[in-house]
Amino acid sequence: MINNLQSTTTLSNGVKMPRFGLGVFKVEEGPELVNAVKFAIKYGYRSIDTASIYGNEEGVGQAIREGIGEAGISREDLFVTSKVWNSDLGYESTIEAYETSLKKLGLDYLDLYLIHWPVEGKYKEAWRALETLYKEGRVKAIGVSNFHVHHLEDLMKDAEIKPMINQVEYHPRLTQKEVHTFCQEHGIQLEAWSPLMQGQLLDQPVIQEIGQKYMKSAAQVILRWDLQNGVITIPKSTKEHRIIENASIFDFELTNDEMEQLNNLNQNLRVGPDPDNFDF
Ligand SMILES: NC(=O)C1=CN([C@@H]2O[C@H](COP(=O)(O)OP(=O)(O)OC[C@H]3O[C@@H](n4cnc5c(N)ncnc54)[C@H](OP(=O)(O)O)[C@@H]3O)[C@@H](O)[C@H]2O)C=CC1
Repeated sequence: MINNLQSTTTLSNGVKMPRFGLGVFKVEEGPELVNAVKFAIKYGYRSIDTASIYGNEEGVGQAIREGIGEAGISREDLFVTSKVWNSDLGYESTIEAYETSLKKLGLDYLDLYLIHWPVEGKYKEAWRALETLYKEGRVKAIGVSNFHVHHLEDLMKDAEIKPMINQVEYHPRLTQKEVHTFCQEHGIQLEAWSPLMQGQLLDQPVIQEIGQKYMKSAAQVILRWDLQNGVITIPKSTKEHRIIENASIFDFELTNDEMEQLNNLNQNLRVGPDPDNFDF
């Protein structure tokens, strides 16, 4: 049942991951970051998505420590994700990157560690490192990000363990049908980044009209659509009122017809780079 903010989905290895969380891309270290993560925890979010390249793991860690203290919950109640950056892909270097992320976050394990981008010639060694970390029990789940079907197929040819997650750009303008279907067939959970298309979809008339019926904002309609499509979603906001708004999506249900209308907005349009064509 997707009936509350703490609803989880069970990954292929049995780990439960919240279907909804907070993203913190482009939020620099400082009070705005710490407050955003703390608001989120206070209002019931249980999943936080960061990455070493965001340069904010220390603040996220501080906010987690303070936030769980104030909310009276424990570390185990939270699901924390980070990602290994491109320049650290390699066996030893990925293990070192994991240790550095842990140190910065002040945590002794992550719930999920992802390969951030499928850098050709490098992601397989990095995957071996993630497998080691997983087998040693140092991380609860491992996965990838920005992997097309051909990247997944290539990785899985040599992998001992299948990725549990693929985190990709996903919103009504980019419904990722091919990779979504592939992931469903292989038990890989899809997770949406930039679910709100970084704010660019909020004036879209079809989305707004659906929202009016339920007295919901365009952002809430999109995030509900993610959940009903079985996709984990991690919208970013640093504003307290939007952190609350984005999570207030568990009291309405889109009809099949509305889901279809939203699916039909797809234009294969990206706000981020295509994983087949990036140079960082
Ligand atoms: N794996 C990867 O390669 C990537 C992963 N990600 C992850 O996905 C997360 C989400 O993606 P992100 O790119 O941040 O973009 P989102 O699609 O989540 O959009 C965030 C933007 O929308 C605004 N916003 C949020 N909620 C509302 C609302 N209810 N009404 C109006 N505006 C709103 C925010 O502004 P404000 O803060 O002012 O509210 C911000 O400008 C990231 O933070 C990151 O964790 C993102 C990119 C790449």
